[in-house]
Amino acid sequence: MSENPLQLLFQSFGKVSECVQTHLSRFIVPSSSSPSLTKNQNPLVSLHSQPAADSHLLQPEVIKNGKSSSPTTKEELGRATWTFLHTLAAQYPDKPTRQQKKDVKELMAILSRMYPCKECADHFKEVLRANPVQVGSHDEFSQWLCYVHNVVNRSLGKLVFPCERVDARWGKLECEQRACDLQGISNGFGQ
Ligand SMILES: Cc1cc2nc3c(=O)[nH]c(=O)nc-3n(C[C@H](O)[C@H](O)[C@H](O)COP(=O)(O)OP(=O)(O)OC[C@H]3O[C@@H](n4cnc5c(N)ncnc54)[C@H](O)[C@@H]3O)c2cc1C
Repeated sequence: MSENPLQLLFQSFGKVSECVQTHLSRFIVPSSSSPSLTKNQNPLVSLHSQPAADSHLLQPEVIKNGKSSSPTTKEELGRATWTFLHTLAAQYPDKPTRQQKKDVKELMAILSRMYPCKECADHFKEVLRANPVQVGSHDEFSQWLCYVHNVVNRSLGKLVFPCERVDARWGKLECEQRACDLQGISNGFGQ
């Protein structure tokens, strides 16, 4: 008896799909060091596969069900951002140029618009409105930053930080052989 044409079509589609999967699987290597993956679960892309020709490229995170396996939390983002800002303040010069003052003001304004947590950005906008950024010197900026960080701390029910200890808590970026200096100049701000 002759076969149903639809059945033939499905069979062909099945073969093509199998073929594509086989070819794709050559490019997708299961991660040996990924404890959350069982034998039969192949990640879409492996982070830890053996070095390939393009191993100098940054490999993407392991993706499961189309989602990143480790989303960033609001707290992690906050800690990383405060670290960035307090380190920036630690390196801010005693006598900033006009451009440096302008840059810091703009950075804060941009942060209040583009910070990836909208609730935080909106709150920070209000904090900035009530406490305009002070950029006249290293001391001014680092004390201002400490103060506004404490405003955020208070709003979250956290302890406030003693701002007289801010220079002890936050130092300049440690960098061997002054490799982090801008244009080889000592304070990291091009001065
Ligand atoms: C601009 C901005 C706005 C934010 N707004 C919100 C918000 O509206 N809602 C929300 O849920 N989260 C917000 N966050 C995140 C929040 O501030 C914290 O980062 C997060 O809750 C993690 O807190 P943490 O206790 O680990 O310490 P963090 O507050 O992240 O502080 C990191 C470290 O900085 C030191 N530190 C603490 N206070 C000061 C200070 N005043 N001066 C100097 N150093 C200090 C401490 O050693 C502390 O361990 C915001 C973050 C930023 C950068």
